[in-house]
Amino acid sequence: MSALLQIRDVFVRFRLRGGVFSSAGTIDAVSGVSLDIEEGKTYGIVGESGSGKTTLARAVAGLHHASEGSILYRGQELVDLPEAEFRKLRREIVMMFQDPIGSLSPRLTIKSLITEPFRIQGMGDRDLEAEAKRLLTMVGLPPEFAARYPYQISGGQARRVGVARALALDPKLLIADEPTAGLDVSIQGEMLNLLARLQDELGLAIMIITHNLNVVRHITDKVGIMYLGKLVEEGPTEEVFARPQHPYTLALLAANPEPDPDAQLMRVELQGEPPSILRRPKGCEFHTRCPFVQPRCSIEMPVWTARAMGAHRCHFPEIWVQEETAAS
Ligand SMILES: Nc1ncnc2c1ncn2[C@@H]1O[C@H](COP(=O)(O)OP(=O)(O)OP(=O)(O)O)[C@@H](O)[C@H]1O
Repeated sequence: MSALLQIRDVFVRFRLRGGVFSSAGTIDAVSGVSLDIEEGKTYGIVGESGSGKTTLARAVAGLHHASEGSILYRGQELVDLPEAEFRKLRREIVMMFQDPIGSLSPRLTIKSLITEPFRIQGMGDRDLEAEAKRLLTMVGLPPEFAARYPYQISGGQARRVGVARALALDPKLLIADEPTAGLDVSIQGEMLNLLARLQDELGLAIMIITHNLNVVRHITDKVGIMYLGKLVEEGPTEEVFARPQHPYTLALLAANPEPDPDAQLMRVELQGEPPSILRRPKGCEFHTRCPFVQPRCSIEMPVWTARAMGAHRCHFPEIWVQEETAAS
C-alpha cells in the first residue's frame, strides 16, 4: 500500500529582493527532500532554526509553492494544484500553527473559533452548537468553554482549542508546527498525550515540526533530520535515537537537555551556527561543523544512502560508529 503522503525531490525556492546595489538571487529553503508519511503514523521533522522545516510543512499544506518535485497525497499531485482544488483538500490536510488561536480574533467565542472551519467550507448549516460541544469534549475541555473568549482560558487550554479547531473537519493529515513550544513541561506532556490519543482514535497521520527531541521521542514513529534544507538522516525514531548514522543527528541528541537514559551515545558538541543558506559549503554541507570531518567531505556531496532501517547522507558513518563502539 502506498503512503498517504509521498514527497519526492521537493525544492522550495524563494526569490530574494535585491537592494539598490545588490542583485536579487534565490535560495532553496527546501532542497531536494523526499519522504513518506504513512496513514495513521507520526513523522517528526527536526533541525535547527532555519533548516527548512516550516517551509517544507507549508509546501505540503499548499501555503508555499514547491518549485520542483512532487507531493502526492493519496496519489493526487499537490504541486501546481489550482487553489480551488486545493480548497477541497483543506478538509483533509490541516496545518496547526504554533499559536493556533493567538492569531485569531479575540472577540470571537471559543465556539465561533472552533466551528469556523465549517463556515469556511460552506458547512455552516450544521448544528454548530453540537459540533462545538463534540469537539471540546474530544480535546478534554468542558462543553461550557464554548461561551468563553480566548482571554478567559489558559495557554494549555488555548492549545487544546487549537487542536479542536484543526480537527473539526475530521482531517486525515495534521501538520503540527511546534505543538508544544512555549508550554510548561507538564502541559507539554498533556499536549503530547492528547495528540497521541486522538491519533489513535481518529487514525490520523501527523507531521510534527519541532526543535524538541523529547517530543519526537515520545510521539513519532519516524523522524527526519533536516540541515540547510536537506534531509541528512531519517528512520524509525527508536533506531535513529539509539544508533544515529549522521554526526549532525548525534550532535543534536548529545545537546538534548533530557537525553534518552537508555541510549549510550558519544558526547559530541555542535560547534557554531549553521552556515548561511546563501553560501552552502561545498561537498557535505555539514563538513564545516563536523567533529569527524575527512578530506573527502569538503569535496564530494554524500549521496542519500539506505541502511537496514532508514537512510542517511554521510560518507563515513562507520568511522564514528566504530569510535563510539570502542568508547562504550
Ligand atoms: N518567505 C520567505 N522568503 C525568503 N526566505 C524565506 C521565507 N521563508 C523562509 N525563508 C528562509 O528559508 C529558510 C528556512 O526557513 P524555515 O522557517 O523553513 O526554517 P525552520 O527550520 O522552520 O526554522 P524555525 O525552527 O526557526 O521555524 C531560512 O533561511 C528562512 O530565512
